[in-house]
Amino acid sequence: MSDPGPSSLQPGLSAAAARAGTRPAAGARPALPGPPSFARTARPAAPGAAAREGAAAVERPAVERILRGPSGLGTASLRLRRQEEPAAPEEPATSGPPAPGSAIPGLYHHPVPEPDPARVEEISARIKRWAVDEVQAYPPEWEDQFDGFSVGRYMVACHPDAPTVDHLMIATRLMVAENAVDDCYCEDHGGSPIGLGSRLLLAHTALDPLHTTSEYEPAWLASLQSDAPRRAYRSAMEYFVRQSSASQADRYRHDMARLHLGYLAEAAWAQEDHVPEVWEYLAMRQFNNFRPCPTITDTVGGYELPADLHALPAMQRVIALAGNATTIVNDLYSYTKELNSPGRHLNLPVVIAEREGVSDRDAYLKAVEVHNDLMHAFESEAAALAAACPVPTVLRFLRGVAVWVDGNHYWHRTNTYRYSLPDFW
Ligand SMILES: CC(C)=CCC/C(C)=C(\C)COP(=O)(O)OP(=O)(O)O
Ligand SMILES: [Mg+2]
Repeated sequence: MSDPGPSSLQPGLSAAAARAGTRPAAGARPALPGPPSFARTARPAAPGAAAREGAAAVERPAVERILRGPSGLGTASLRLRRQEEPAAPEEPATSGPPAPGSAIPGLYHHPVPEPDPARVEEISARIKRWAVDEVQAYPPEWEDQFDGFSVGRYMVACHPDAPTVDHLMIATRLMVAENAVDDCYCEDHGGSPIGLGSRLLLAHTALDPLHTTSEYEPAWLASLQSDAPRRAYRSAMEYFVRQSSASQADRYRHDMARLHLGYLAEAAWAQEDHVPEVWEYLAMRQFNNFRPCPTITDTVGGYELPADLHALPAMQRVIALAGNATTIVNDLYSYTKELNSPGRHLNLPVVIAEREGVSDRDAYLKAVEVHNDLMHAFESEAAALAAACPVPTVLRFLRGVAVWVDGNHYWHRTNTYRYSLPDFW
């Protein structure tokens, strides 16, 4: 069957591209009133600005340059690749477990430059002050685990285009808060599937506020200070909305609602000790997913992907594929950690082994292939979207998501405090 081409795959794309700036000012996006913000560097200030931005975007040399990304030593991971030029997967090691800090043999990925050590140091110090002094995110006995998580290195690797440390702190606080909820409500720091729905819903109101009567509001406000996950969500969100537009904040709330839905499906299966079919597991993991992290790449980068371009089906597919690849990376790197945790912890290799009746090794290797297929699909769909809709914010956003995917792999690979690989090679 012949390739129908990107535009026929993406209904509404050319109209949206036109709205984003390839038409004269009358059809361009109006400037929306936003919350007080600092350094939203690339947000169009006026309708005419969007039109000018779009006109520049259709110049082919600019499109080629953005798709190609920067050149020079250490910049390979910032490029948006096309499917016809994939990076070669690593050859499997001859035998024995890979050395600590190695990539999973055969895993399709792109190396990143070492994150800027000065930024890592500053973020690490600032995030600890926030966690300890502002939100009391963890008790003193968890300090080693907090340090071992290396969230500063994680976020600097994932957001190399953040204009300032303040922008990076937006992502770093949210990452700590998201993990506090996962650890304390769902997993091994006091979490349980029992009663999870109620805990998640009440915590979600720290992101998506309750609008109620004056009689009931004080009790709700007090609840937001009543445990570490809610204090962390509340504070991280306050910082985020100061820097994001209203639609970026709404995007984030929607992604977090998706995440909480995924946690609930995982918990329901855990309560019944049920192993879903592989496709069902993948559906749950599309929601219990890193998605809320790459989708703030524009806020952290100091610009905005307009809401109608974010909503395009083609963009939604690219985001979902990227989120799924990053999350299966977690399943693969955290496999031995989860095997050694109490009870049965579902991840893709475990579900494949159980449902398809294959050995643990074959299931793991099949999960690597699933990951690789997701990565290839992400990259080819992103390249098709970039070619069909060459608006600067779209191209920068797609590149930001791709760089987040690569930074996430880097962090999992190098986080030998948390993760180690099985002996399957
Ligand atoms: C940061 C964020 C939005 C996380 C949400 C989902 C999540 C916790 C993951 C995708 C990580 O998976 P998992 O719970 O298996 O984490 P570890 O393997 O324990 O690191
Ligand atoms: Mg895991």
